Amino acid sequence: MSTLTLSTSPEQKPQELPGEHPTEPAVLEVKNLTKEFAVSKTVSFPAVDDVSFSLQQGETLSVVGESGCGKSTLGRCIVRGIDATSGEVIYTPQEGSEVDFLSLKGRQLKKVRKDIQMIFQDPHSSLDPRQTVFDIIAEPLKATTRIPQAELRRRVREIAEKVGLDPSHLRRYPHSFSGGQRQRIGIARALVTRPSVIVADEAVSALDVSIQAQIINLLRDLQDELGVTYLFIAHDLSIVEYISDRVAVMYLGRIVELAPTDSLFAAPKHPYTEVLLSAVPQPDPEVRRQRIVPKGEVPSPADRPKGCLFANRCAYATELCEQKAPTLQETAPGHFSACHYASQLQLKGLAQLEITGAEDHTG
Ligand SMILES: Nc1ncnc2c1ncn2[C@@H]1O[C@H](COP(=O)(O)OP(=O)(O)OP(=O)(O)O)[C@@H](O)[C@H]1O
Repeated sequence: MSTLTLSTSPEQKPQELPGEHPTEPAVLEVKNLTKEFAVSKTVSFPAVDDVSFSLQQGETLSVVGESGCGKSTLGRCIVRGIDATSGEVIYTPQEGSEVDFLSLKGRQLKKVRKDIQMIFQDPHSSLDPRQTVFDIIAEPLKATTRIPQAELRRRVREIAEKVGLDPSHLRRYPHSFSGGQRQRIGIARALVTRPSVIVADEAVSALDVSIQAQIINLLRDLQDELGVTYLFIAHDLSIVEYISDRVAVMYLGRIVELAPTDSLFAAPKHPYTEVLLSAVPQPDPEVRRQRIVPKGEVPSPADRPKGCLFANRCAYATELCEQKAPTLQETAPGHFSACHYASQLQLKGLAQLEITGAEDHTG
């Protein structure tokens, strides 16, 4: 089945938690996170499968991958919107010592919860239509801290202004706002507790393209001003290239590649990333991108292959790939790939895929 036969398996390095500067303290370390969902009474599958990575203070790490690969489940587990099956989320506050957020209870949980917040995709369904904008934004602050009313009003007005909402908007209800304005409300709500980490789950996917740019720029400005760290879950790689310091690529619940953005877009080290890059829409009509269409089907979640999860679709797979699951290994500084042949393959980056009149390369 392979188009490339390589006789030796690459040298295996000891595994370390993928981070850009592993020697610096991370604000969040996700360790061996797994979330299983039941398919039937007796069978379950890992929607998130042993995922580990670290987030450095002030960076934007994007998580990409096709629908169903587990991006949202990962984000929801990290903020404790749902319970992970196993694993840890180690949070290091600016002052104080590190804690496993997933094992906290009671007052300690409340205290840390305000530091790790989420922005949701759909500003229609994520905002309670019966609450005023003021109450929507104030709610996380009221839930996590005891705060006098005057101070609460001041904090809500302050954050509303930062996200571009008018003070008069605070008395109104979400239905009277456009999609972009509603997302500003969602962002204010996530930021009102002054969190260190924001998980933004498809935060701009539901918006018009022109509004997307405004919201993305707002998120960047807020990051510059507040030093907040983003875990940005997205499927649009053009936006991801623009906003991210690093990118993690997920396939069937696992991270298959994690790298600095430039490195990932210029020189991917996993065949699945090459496939994703080839599908990025091409704005220039003069240039035709070489689209790579992987063969075969995505394996059923309940019947996962024992080797590399991408092997049945990969143009470069060998016997080894079918037999042995590759682990995430560092192949260049800060560039991790879970491919047995990451160091040998010369995969195409975005620029090399932009070739006029090139033939499809389908393996
Ligand atoms: N509550 C649930 N119960 C059972 N299976 C679920 C549940 N939530 C998600 N899944 C399954 O887990 C897998 C991962 O879903 P998830 O929504 O995390 O993927 P995603 O990458 O975020 O996709 P999308 O971009 O479409 O939201 C999918 O197979 C999905 O069907």
